[in-house]
Amino acid sequence: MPELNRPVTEVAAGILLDQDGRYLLGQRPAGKPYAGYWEVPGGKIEAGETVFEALQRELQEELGILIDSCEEIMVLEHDYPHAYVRLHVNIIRSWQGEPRGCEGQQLSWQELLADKPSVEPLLPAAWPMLEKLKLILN
Ligand SMILES: Nc1nc2c([nH]c(=O)n2[C@@H]2O[C@H](COP(=O)(O)OP(=O)(O)OP(=O)(O)O)[C@@H](O)[C@H]2O)c(=O)[nH]1
Repeated sequence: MPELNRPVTEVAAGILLDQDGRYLLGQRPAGKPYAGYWEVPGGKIEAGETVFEALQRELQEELGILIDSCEEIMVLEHDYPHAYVRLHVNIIRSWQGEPRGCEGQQLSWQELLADKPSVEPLLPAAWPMLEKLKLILN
């Protein structure tokens, strides 16, 4: 629970899963909090948007793809110095187009079966998402 009066930033995170058992991480661009850290693609949910709409918009902006659907796997909260965030974590299995770093960010496909990602550091709140992903897909 956030401390009294601390605003909650609602965020949608989309784990793209391909047919070879891989998921996608992106590196946060310069100028954002935690620049250089790796994360699951996504971003803040705007007023009036559903989680699906937010993911459609964010992944189009960040990766140049159009997602067809999403499945929520967990909601998790994390207290950062710059914000208290509530992350709506979704799996995305179907999309149009080939993901590319539209904001100049690096992308990296990761093996689901690997012990840990081959890139680092990861945003602190990305770790529980990956653990949950492994749990439900095993
Ligand atoms: N996309 C994403 N955000 C995450 C993850 N983990 C995590 O703690 N966050 C936090 O959720 C928030 C997402 O905000 P963002 O900065 O990516 O959103 P945005 O693209 O809408 O930002 P903008 O307002 O600067 O354009 C950040 O505070 C970020 O630290 C993650 O795995 N993916």
